[in-house]
Amino acid sequence: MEREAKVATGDLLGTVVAVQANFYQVQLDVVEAVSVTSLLCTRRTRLKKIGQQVIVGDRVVVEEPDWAGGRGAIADVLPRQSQLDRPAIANVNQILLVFAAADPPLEPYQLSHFLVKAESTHLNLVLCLNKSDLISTEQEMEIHTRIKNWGYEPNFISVNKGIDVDKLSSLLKDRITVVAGPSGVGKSSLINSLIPSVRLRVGEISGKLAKGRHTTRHVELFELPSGGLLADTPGFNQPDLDCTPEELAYYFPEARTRLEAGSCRFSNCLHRDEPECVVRGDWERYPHYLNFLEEAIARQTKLNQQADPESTVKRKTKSEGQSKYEPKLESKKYRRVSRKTQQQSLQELYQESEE
Ligand SMILES: Nc1nc2c(ncn2[C@@H]2O[C@H](COP(=O)(O)OP(=O)(O)OP(=O)(O)O)[C@@H](O)[C@H]2O)c(=O)[nH]1
Ligand SMILES: [Zn+2]
Repeated sequence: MEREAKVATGDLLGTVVAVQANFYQVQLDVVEAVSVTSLLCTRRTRLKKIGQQVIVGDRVVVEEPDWAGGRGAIADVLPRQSQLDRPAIANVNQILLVFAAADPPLEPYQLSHFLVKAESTHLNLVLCLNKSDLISTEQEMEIHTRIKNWGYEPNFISVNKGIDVDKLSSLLKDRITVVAGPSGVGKSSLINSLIPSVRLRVGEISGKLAKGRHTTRHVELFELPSGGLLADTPGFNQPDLDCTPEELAYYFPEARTRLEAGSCRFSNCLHRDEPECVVRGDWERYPHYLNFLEEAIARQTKLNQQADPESTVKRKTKSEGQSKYEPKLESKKYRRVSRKTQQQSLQELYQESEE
């Protein structure tokens, strides 16, 4: 259902920064009379009737502002530039992936997992390695070279020592950024340092960001002092890959450049043991690719079986007892995942995350 929101000059525009029950906190673009910067809004009945959802990050038209009471009503939602699910956030521009250079030690496989997940959103990616104070210059150079070879530019910072946090901050200006990364790397410390008014509790697993910290549903956008919004989303912190086997290679810059420079003999090449494959090779993360591929294939097989229980997708048991997927036998069926099944599994995920 495509709808064009009509924006007239003089309309009051803002961005939804938090949603709670049926209320929407809207940060206004322009500071209005009596220096009101945000309004607590309801959603117009008309929007409910047409099933127009309002999510965090949405650009909205606000009507009937009650400046004294700090209230208003959302009359319309502007078309979204992007949308992330679990948690739902509209108009995100980029993902800020935070890892620690040490303590916890940098785990390449875990980093790969997050990178692939981030790539699958097709958003811009900013990679930040915190706690640079804990490693030597040589170690930093080593990690830098290694990650550059993966196709990424790491930004080394130290929140505690205040090293290069400003540099990072300039990459976030005037954009909506989602922060992701494993536990203990200093995400809360970083957000606190970028936005002193937030004051997240550091080094504590529970109790952060009210109770919402552990429910993937809760998400709030924090305003950066120099412009831009930052979302801290727990939902992104245990990334479960959900891409198809065919997509996966495109989420590795190393494979992507190989596929841009040449092409594999088979158009449906999964870059394992197929002849004349341009992707297979001695790049560092190729084993990660193979592991994620197995996961993606297993997931796809499961989805296909749910879609069609009669499915005769064959699994061959290799001598070592590992089961190996055989795409050649059922290549058509293998691709055919019905929309309905995809929807169902999404629904299930939503329900799980809301329990
Ligand atoms: N040495 C050093 N320690 C840091 C730095 N930044 C944060 N830390 C410490 O790392 C620990 C974890 O920091 P948090 O900010 O709670 O990490 P987090 O990523 O929010 O962790 P979760 O809430 O579990 O997701 C705390 O003890 C911080 O003081 C840094 O630049 N250098
Ligand atoms: Zn190939």
